Amino acid sequence: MVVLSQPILDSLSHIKTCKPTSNIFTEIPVIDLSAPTAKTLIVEACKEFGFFKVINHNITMEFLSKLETEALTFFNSAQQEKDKSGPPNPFGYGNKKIGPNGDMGWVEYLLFCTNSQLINFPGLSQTLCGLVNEYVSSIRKMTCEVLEMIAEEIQIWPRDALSRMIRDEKSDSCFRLNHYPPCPELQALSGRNLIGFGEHTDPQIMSVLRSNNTSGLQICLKNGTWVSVPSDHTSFFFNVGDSLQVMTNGRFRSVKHRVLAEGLKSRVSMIYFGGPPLSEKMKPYSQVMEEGEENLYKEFTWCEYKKSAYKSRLGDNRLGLFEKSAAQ
Ligand SMILES: C=C1C[C@]23C[C@@]1(O)CC[C@H]2[C@@]12CC[C@H](O)[C@@](C)(C(=O)O1)[C@H]2[C@@H]3C(=O)O
Ligand SMILES: O=C(O)CCC(=O)C(=O)O
Ligand SMILES: [Fe+2]
Repeated sequence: MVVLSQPILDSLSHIKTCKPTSNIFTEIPVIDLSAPTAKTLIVEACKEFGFFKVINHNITMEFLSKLETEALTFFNSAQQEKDKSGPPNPFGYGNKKIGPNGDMGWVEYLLFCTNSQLINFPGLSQTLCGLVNEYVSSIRKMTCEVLEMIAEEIQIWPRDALSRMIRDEKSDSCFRLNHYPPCPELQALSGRNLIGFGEHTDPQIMSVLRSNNTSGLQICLKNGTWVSVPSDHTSFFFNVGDSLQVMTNGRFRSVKHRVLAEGLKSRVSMIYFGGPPLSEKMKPYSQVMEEGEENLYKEFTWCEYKKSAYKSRLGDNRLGLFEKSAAQ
């Protein structure tokens, strides 16, 4: 039997667990960005899963490894050093506490605001900050390309109708580095999985995730089944956020996802959340609507949505409050 020390027990007691599942997401849509079929496949994936994997993206492994190594240098430093970059407000270094409303996970992270120039925090090396800046610029560019393919395919015009929101210098986007330390003790004891990052949808337009070769990410399919996404450190995983669900009047699915902690390996992930400017109206594009089709949502700005999101718990149905059917 594994005997757990009191400090470990204390640090785990506020974190949720879940039943293990053995379902692997084998049908994951894989998009080769250079293929002529890419835009059609992306749109199909956004409708069916709200999730797809991108290959052939022109971002070198050398660069990705550099950022990962520099992130690990930060996460492996002494707790008191890391705490100099926290607590998150919401930006900065956070440990186990996710957001302002009591959510906890087996994760530590750095959350950055990416409007125009990235803002550095005390305690962060210039090297890490420089790499994050460079990474965000490349990922923003790739995200714009994908959003332009989507616009073409679903015939939203102009072609940059979606991409301009994240290219805008007022775009309210952010970037997150997550580190999930291994947790061998708990797995052996309970046979359940420890939650690294609890289930949620991302509020923005599109999120782009890259991780090392440690699994843990799961998505929820339309039928409510949780499936594990096999890790692939050479590729990017895109997920549709709430804003894009609204802008397509529910045609695209803002996918629920979560991360489970691993027993023996640490997971490092980096996620870019492409969001609109605060003043942007979140409403369906008229071009996607069929004749006579009703807007499923009330009209609201990203600023209103974000304020409401930050009052919610991670797993809440944040868009529910903005559905036409919801009470005033
Ligand atoms: C519990 C929370 C954390 C979060 C803000 C929120 O109140 C609800 C949304 C959460 C989320 C999920 C996706 C991203 O990781 C994130 C940065 C975001 O924009 O919305 C987080 C927020 C956070 O960690 O501050
Ligand atoms: O760390 C991951 O792999 C995903 C985390 C996530 O979903 C988030 O930060 O919103
Ligand atoms: Fe997420």
